[in-house]
Amino acid sequence: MTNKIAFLGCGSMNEAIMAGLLASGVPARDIVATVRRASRASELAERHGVTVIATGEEEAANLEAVRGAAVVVLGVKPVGIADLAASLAPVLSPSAVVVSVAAAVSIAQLERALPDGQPVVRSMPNTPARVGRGVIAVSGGTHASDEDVKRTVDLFSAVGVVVEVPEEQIDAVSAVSGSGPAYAFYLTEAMAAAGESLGLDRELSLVLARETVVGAGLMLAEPGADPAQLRRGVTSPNGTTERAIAVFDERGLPGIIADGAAAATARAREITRELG
Ligand SMILES: NC(=O)C1=CN([C@@H]2O[C@H](COP(=O)(O)OP(=O)(O)OC[C@H]3O[C@@H](n4cnc5c(N)ncnc54)[C@H](O)[C@@H]3O)[C@@H](O)[C@H]2O)C=CC1
Ligand SMILES: O=C(O)[C@@H]1CCC=N1
Repeated sequence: MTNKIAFLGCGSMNEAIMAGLLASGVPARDIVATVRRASRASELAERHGVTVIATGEEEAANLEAVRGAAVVVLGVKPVGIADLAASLAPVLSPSAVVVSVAAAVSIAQLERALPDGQPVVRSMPNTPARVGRGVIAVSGGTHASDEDVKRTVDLFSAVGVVVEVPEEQIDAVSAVSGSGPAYAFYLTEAMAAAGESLGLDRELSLVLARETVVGAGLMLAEPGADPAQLRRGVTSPNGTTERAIAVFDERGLPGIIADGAAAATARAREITRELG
């Protein structure tokens, strides 16, 4: 069995996974990636030392990348992913596992586009995969054997924590961990802006906010970490943090976050319907 992994579409998400795999020791010679633009191809090849082929508007480059690959990771936007999958039929090995990282694209939609019997694994990763701290949910398709799912889990384990979930849960996973890094960055931006509004200069506020979120994240990474307990460790009775949290609660911040996550899930369902 070949070890070749083809990343079709290497933007934010697939680049993060690819970088995480390389950092974990997967040899660059086992990886080939494709992107639309030649400038992006050279940038990626230079940064990661892997083969990157620019497709332009032609799918021939994708066929070249997929030939002989054991795993094909589809990392393009949901619109167009089925056409891309369908175009691979002439070269796709029947045993190759097609892994999709796309939000909202169902296993059924992928299987319809691919040759009959092709093993498919639908996944929902997140960009901290780049630093080996991703969390990746996977669901096996109709023709994915336990071995195919295991191969995907083993691959993704090199870039983070892998959980297996039923496909019906993937949209919710996407709303929590797929989009989640953006929520954490958004909170960081808001903390920095709060510092500015309290009179700190912009650069200092950004350093304070960024390093605080990084530090808090590292504490959460400790074994057995419980966010509620860690929060209580900062919150002195009748102290300053307690006042801040009281305002967040009064204004309904947890509900706002739940509403945002629900909107993300609803959007995923809408995209699935739009894709047909
Ligand atoms: N960005 C994120 O944090 C996450 C993204 N995803 C999913 O990952 C997928 C990609 O998202 P991003 O990386 O954010 O998008 P992106 O726009 O950064 O990357 C897409 C890449 O695909 C390339 N591309 C488009 N059509 C192509 C084709 N036919 N052949 C070869 N390359 C092609 C583009 O040139 C681009 O480099 C989406 O389906 C998204 O739902 C999933 C979880 C998290
Ligand atoms: O925003 C999106 O649609 C993708 C899926 C999860 C994160 N990024």
